[in-house]
Amino acid sequence: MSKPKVLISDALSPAAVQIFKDRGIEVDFQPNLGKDKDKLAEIIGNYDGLAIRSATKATAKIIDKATRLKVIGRAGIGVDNVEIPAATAKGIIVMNTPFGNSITTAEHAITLMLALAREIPQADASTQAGKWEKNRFMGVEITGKTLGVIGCGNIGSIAADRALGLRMKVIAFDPFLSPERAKDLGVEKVDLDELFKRADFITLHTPLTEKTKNIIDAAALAKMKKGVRIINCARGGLVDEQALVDALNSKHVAGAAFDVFVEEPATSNVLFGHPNVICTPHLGAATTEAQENVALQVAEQMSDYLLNGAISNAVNFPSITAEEAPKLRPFIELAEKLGSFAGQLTESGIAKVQITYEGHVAEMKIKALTSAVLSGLLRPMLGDVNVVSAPVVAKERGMVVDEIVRAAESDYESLITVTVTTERQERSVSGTVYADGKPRLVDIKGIRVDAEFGKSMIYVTNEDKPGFIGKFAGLLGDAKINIATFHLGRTKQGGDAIALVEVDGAVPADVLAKVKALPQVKQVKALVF
Ligand SMILES: NC(=O)C1=CN([C@@H]2O[C@H](COP(=O)(O)OP(=O)(O)OC[C@H]3O[C@@H](n4cnc5c(N)ncnc54)[C@H](O)[C@@H]3O)[C@@H](O)[C@H]2O)C=CC1
Ligand SMILES: O=C(O)C(=O)COP(=O)(O)O
Repeated sequence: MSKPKVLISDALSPAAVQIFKDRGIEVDFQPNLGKDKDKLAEIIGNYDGLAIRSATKATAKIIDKATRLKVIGRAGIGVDNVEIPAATAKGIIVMNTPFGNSITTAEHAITLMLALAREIPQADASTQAGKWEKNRFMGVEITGKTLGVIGCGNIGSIAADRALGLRMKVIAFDPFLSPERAKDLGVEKVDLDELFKRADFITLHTPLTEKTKNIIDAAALAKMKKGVRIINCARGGLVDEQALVDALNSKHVAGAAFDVFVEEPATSNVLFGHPNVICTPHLGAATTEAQENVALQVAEQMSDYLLNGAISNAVNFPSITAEEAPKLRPFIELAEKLGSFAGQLTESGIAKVQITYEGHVAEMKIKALTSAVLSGLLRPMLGDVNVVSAPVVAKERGMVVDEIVRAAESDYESLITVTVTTERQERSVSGTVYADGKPRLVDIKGIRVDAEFGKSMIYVTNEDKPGFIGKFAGLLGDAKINIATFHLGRTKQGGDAIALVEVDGAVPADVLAKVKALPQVKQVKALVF
């Protein structure tokens, strides 16, 4: 296997480069490339991994050109610069580093709050201009004031903690904040209108979503206390910038400090130049400590995935630890092959897939295994599907996917059963993994077998009558097709029977047609794994 190749297209700490190299991964460090989308589109096809911050926009167009890309790693938190559905549809894992820069960003919010309270940037500019305007600047005290935190997740809760240390009263609006957590943090959970009504300072710490877009608009501003100060270190678009300018002009809002903007890079903005506005160029995460943290973490995570299949902090796939990955791998292979077996036999639309996990396997990462079943199932029909994209593709096609988890009921320590319901029939196939780590088929439509998945196989369903096996083997021999393994099973004497034969090389269509024409044969299929 050739070395995986990673492109770093944003200004990550060089610590990331070293990690990739130490792990045996080839790395191209082009810290300004992210800004040049044409160049990025031109070369992205050469890489297995893409490491970014916020300047690179991993759009559907770029992703479309990323023919061998397996993972996008965001050295930071927000992944709004990545088109996740496009990445998922192409089977690309998107991962971030959800904690590495939280403290630093919370500290930036607190810094901006204090800078607003005392007009530090304005006073600095005036003093250094030789004006000594001692009487122009009159600040407000922080102690005893109320800070309203909108979004009390990782960063919001650190900001709240720091504000409490400054002897502020902290109130928070976050629909997902439990009363217990609020109590632990020492904040008062309130609804949004109450926060607007009571806060002297408001700091935003939510992602930008349909729900949070313009969460502070003209109507919200009107509900706020006169003299409120607003800090946004989360995402541009949470605040309606023009409405804020109007409120600043009318002095309803006393000041605003913004690190993020609707359009970035923000080289012009309606907020710029207002005397009561402080701006920084998306510096929330910009400390040596945070940048080192996120760079190291993203490089480790991406290397783990590219080299061992371990997945952490993926936003579009369940996590699989480095310890779990080797144990899970043979079951992923089994799941994919069972799916593929069912998929290759299915000729009409699939309405429902039921996957039953029994025994040890029921305690593993079911979501990952189900994704593997679906990818195996869909690939024969749709081609370019993998474990990341399969669940979305299945959903788009209206397939019902049921998972059943239960204790071992069979002779096997672990058993996976895939039951596919089409418009015409229901078909079940079960498999296990033995101690040798190889996946085995153990049951097909209720008929017991014990077969490995060969590269090239012939599957026959027939009536259990004398004469079939000899004729079948004879036909293969005449066609110079060498039989590697031969498995038979039947429901009962004279009932339904199956033959599953591994052969060397592909099976020509005319040979299949001759097998099909044998009197006892009901169905015949060439399968490839
Ligand atoms: N300026 C910068 O350089 C940086 C900005 N960020 C941004 O900060 C934001 C917050 O990051 P984290 O705290 O790590 O995220 P998080 O996911 O830990 O917290 C976000 C919180 O927002 C809450 N939330 C979601 N919808 C809400 C709504 N409609 N109203 C109120 N609350 C809502 C969630 O329940 C959650 O508790 C993200 O947008 C991230 O991209 C993060 C790092 C650096
Ligand atoms: O981590 C985040 O969400 C950030 O916004 C930080 O962005 P950056 O890596 O500094 O471009």
